[in-house]
Amino acid sequence: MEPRRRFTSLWPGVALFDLDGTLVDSAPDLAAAIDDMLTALGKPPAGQEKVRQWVGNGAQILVRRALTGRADWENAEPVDDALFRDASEQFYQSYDTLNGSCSTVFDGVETCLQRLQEMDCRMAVITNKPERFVRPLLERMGLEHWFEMIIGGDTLPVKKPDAEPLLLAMRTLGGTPGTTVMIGDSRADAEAARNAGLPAVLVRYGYNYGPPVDELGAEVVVDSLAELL
Ligand SMILES: O=C(O)COP(=O)(O)O
Ligand SMILES: [Mg+2]
Repeated sequence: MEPRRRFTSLWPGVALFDLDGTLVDSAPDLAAAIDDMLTALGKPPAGQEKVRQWVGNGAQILVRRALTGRADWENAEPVDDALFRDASEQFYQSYDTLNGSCSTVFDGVETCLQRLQEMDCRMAVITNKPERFVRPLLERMGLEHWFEMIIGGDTLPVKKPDAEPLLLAMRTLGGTPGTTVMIGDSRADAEAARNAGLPAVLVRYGYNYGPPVDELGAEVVVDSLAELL
């Protein structure tokens, strides 16, 4: 395997952060909302462990994964459109209420954000979470003040792993591919960074529905964002 670049060579002018599984452990609330939805539809609850494997591609795919019981929902029996609509509505309603109530900020996050800000790094959140849930969650976690820009999964016509949300935030915050880094937890983040021509830092503690994070080709993989310092 190629030696990883030293992170010191990556000290960024712009840092783009994934939200779920990177900054915030939001799985307890997502799982509770998914289980509310499944129960309302007369199905057995999925539980937090499964939901952790299903987060990262946005709410619609999370609902499809829950309805099929599979991360690879594309290979399951197609879900009926009316059922999908009802399930989505139920999930959005429950998550609107639950969002942030049992979520926590991962260890090392505040230290990292503080240090980056001291270095005049400009920061954005680039998440696949629907935009309406993003600011309330950041506010409930006391994190909103760090970020100059938020892009949710439905802010643009495309979301991660597409490069566009990353490139838009990079340009808006005055970064270039040489001064910008993407920090995330999943294959969507690694692929989005690659598609945007940016280096990726991945955390091992997040939600990863794909191959192990160490195998996703990121420049740096860490157990805590505090390690980046
Ligand atoms: O899938 C989601 O809703 C959250 O995704 P994120 O990991 O991009 O924040
Ligand atoms: Mg994530």
